[in-house]
Amino acid sequence: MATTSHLLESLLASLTPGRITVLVILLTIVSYAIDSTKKPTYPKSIPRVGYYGGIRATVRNWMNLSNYHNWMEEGYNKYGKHGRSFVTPASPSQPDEIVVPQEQVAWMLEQPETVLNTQEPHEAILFSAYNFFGIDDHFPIKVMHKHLARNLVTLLPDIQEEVADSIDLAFGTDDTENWKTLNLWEALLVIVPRVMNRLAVGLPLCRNQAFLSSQVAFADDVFRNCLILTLFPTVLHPIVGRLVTLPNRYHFHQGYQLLKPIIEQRLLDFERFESGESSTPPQESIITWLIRQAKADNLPSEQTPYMIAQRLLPIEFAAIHTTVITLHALFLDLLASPPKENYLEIIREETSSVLQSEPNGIWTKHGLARLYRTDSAIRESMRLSTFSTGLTHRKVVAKDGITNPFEGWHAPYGSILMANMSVQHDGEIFENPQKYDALRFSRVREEFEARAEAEKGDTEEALRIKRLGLVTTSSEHLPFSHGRHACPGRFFVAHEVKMMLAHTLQNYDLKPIANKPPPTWVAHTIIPALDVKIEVRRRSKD
Ligand code: HEM
Repeated sequence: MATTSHLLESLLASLTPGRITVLVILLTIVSYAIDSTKKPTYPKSIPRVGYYGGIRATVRNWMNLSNYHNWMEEGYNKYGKHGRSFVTPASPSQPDEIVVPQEQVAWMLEQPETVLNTQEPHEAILFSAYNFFGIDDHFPIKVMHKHLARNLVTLLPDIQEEVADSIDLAFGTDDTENWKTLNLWEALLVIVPRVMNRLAVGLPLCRNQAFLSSQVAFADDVFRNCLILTLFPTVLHPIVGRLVTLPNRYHFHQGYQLLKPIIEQRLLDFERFESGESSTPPQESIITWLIRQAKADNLPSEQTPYMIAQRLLPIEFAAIHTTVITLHALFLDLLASPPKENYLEIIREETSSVLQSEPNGIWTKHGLARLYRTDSAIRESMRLSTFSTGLTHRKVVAKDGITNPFEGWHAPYGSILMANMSVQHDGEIFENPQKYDALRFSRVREEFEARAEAEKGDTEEALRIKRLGLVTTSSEHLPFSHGRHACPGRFFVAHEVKMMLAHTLQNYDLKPIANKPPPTWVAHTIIPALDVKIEVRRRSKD
């Protein structure tokens, strides 16, 4: 006994801070080495960008975190453009990615989920096991695909009201004389979460600042944790993952206190309506759709306030920052365009003339669909200023892997395949690809629409032109991804962003800016220029 305690004492005494540091570094290296051996091995025949092989390559990749988007462009120009896949490096704990060329995107996205899976890479990228408390997001995703587009039309007046109210709050209404300087990112964080939550939870909670702050803080937690966890080897994830997601739990519970009575009321509304006690159907919102689907699928576990609140988390996460980043880039693209292009005035004119013809000044689906120029301005910004180099990841889950029928290579179980957004910058597809040409897509549509009916025909051209709209995804228009998992929120995004531009431009003047401040790239994703300020002035109604 005395010998054991003696040994322990001398062991503890030998643990100097320097030795502990060396031990931690060694353990980390060994853990990374173990992770690396678990990565799927790709055939040598697939070319690579970035650095490969051993610790030195890993360090060089880390030192080049701001260079990944250039590697993706390089890979696209060298290989993707010529019908070849290439490999791009990932962190030591994650599989490298096979980036397939544009002509193989349809093949990739058509594979059954039992061969190329969507959910697993999403969960791996987002570290859902920790960030979202380990519950899978299959059910809320199904609900969004099934209920959002079909219920959107009836919610348009609500969305319009919330857009107007939140923009007026963020930009101010009192002063029509002086310019007001605003931090664009912060202003959008006032607008977007409110509008999104009008859809998710309805009034009055969508205007409760404490609730909105908890949702935004949760989304920020997820982003930060993803970055941290990517830097740690898998073996440490169970410890680090639990520690770094403590703020997630705190922010979820903060929001839940406010959300719980609303969900309880909605459940009660369902009961009363179904029993005939009330003739008023429950107010439409994402909460309502979650309950409706849970009832249709006979899933009692999905009908508790706690579970419903948890189900909202991945939806809010998918919706808020994606839209804020997209709007941030859109405002900057528009404001930094040469004033002679007159884009703001063109969108102002189009939105006000169409709105005047809408019944009672309320946007309808048909009115919004007629905003060709506004639609084009948004799509063009998403083409040029995409916030990621690749948003369409699929994991090989077939036990025997998958063989690429075009190039012949075989990817084993666990491989990651993805599409390359660099196609959106290809000069052979988009003339002058680095220019923000707000009317790029509407020019062709308007020219086609102006033709006599007989000239339009049912040609391939007619089909191609129909596909130029913002929500029509393709292997050349990938910001919402493509195929059966393409973002179900895009119909809502298209409507809300058009309404936002309409309300802003009809009620505010915006000062042009000299240059568009570039974002910072971290691996495949941007961090927008968060400090950018814009100047706005309320338009006088006289
Ligand atoms: C500009 C804003 C947005 C962008 C750029 C965007 C983009 C995307 C992308 C790239 C995907 C991945 C699809 C894939 O892996 O193939 C996705 C998925 C998804 N998005 Fe969005 N999104 C936006 C806004 C929204 C909004 C507002 C909602 C909800 C109201 C939403 C709900 C979803 C859901 C539920 C999925 C999962 C779909 C699935 O796995 O089947 N998104 N989104």
